[in-house]
Amino acid sequence: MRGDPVRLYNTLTKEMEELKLDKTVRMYVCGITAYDYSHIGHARTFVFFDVLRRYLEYEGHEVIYVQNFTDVDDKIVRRAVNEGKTQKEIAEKFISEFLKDMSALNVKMPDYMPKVTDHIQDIVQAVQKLIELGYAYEVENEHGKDVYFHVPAFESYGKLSGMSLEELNRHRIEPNPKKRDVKDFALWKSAKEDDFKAKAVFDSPWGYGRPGWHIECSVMSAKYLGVPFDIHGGGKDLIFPHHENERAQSYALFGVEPVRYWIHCDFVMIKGEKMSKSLGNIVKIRDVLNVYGGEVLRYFLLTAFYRSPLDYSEKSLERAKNSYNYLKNTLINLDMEISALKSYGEDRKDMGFDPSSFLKEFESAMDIMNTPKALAVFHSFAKAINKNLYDMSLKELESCFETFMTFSKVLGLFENYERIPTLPKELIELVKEREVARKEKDFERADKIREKLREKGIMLIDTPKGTRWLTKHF
Ligand SMILES: Nc1ncnc2c1ncn2[C@@H]1O[C@H](COP(=O)(O)OP(=O)(O)OP(=O)(O)O)[C@@H](O)[C@H]1O
Ligand SMILES: [Zn+2]
Repeated sequence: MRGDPVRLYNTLTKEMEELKLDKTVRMYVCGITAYDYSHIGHARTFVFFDVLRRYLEYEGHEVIYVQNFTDVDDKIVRRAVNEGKTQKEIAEKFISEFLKDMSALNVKMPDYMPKVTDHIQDIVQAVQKLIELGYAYEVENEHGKDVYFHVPAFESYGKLSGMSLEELNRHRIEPNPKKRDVKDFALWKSAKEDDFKAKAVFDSPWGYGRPGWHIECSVMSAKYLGVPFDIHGGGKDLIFPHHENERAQSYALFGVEPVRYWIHCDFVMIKGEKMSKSLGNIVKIRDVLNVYGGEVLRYFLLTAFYRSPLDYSEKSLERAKNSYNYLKNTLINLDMEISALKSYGEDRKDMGFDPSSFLKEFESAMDIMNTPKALAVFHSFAKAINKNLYDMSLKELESCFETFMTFSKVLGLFENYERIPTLPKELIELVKEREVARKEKDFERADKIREKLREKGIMLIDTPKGTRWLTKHF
């Protein structure tokens, strides 16, 4: 593996830890509940883990990345019933919208994106096993049977969230007098009228019903990654109860600490509050994409350290846009200079510019996933490129380009960048002819040549150092 190991804060041990990883890294990140368009809070979490994945790959690891879809749950059922649709119709629509958003944000597709409804049998078996092992029990009600996980049966419950027994007892999420302990949570819920209406019911040894939220992640992470696996991620709102419960279930099922590193990302905030559907203060990814495009939004999401909140405002997005554009213009200037030198068959002497010190600084920022620091290094690098653009040799310019693209690839920026082509001899002759025409103030001839090249998709740019060009897609 290349370079120093990544060091991240592990929510389980409450310490910064050096990640001890084999070549293959197994990573699971909790995905969306598919009942609405996703907002930029969701985007932050998924962009962050995408960058972590990319950096681990850059370091030479192979990452197996699993991200689930919660495609059956209370909120999905409620929306389906309100709209006279099925749970499947609602979930499928918002899954497909989510995938469009992720693609616009350059988020690489996870290797597996399992849905709950495709794993009902696996879930039923896990719930049965938890009952057999004495960690879970059935409760009869007027609809059939529910199954609960009995929290006091799992000794180290509370370790992940660091909550005391007293705090945990106050958090009674599902009040039910038939529960043996207030902390017990549902593994299987018997079907109610709305579930039938939304076709969100599945047959099981406990009658028709559907899984509770937490069990899906225990089951699907184990199925695709095995237990234990390396990294489990999500937004920090998932630490309790979701991840606490998931850890309890998985530990109970497999008898080992199921996850080595629990990594959590802080929130996107808006006017001092968490951006969240329930608070009604969301900004949809879609709406920002329409105005700024995916890469500017992605850039914005990387401007804060992942363990700090990120404040959303129009102003901060504008700032991100300007910084992003500075990098983009640098990339274009650099590439223009390379293609010009190559096309003219010119070169310059090495001036002694070496991007490796920037690369080192970038890596040391990324070793703790300090993306704002990495962006700052990227900017200093861009500034140095602009300063030395007309003095660097072709070899130096090309090595800058390579380093620029390395940073971009890790951060997931400039993904669709197309190189500026070198021009064939006959076009270079035309460019030179135009330069002569301009010198002789034959502007008509100069404009004709410009037009001729424009028809070929080549836009000429006059710089103090001579003519350069861009291709049409800019
Ligand atoms: N404001 C936010 N900032 C960062 N991450 C967030 C934010 N809101 C949600 N997430 C994360 O996005 C992922 C998907 O969340 P999920 O679909 O469960 O959200 P939700 O509960 O439906 O939405 P909301 O939190 O808006 O009510 C989770 O990992 C969650 O922690
Ligand atoms: Zn989960």
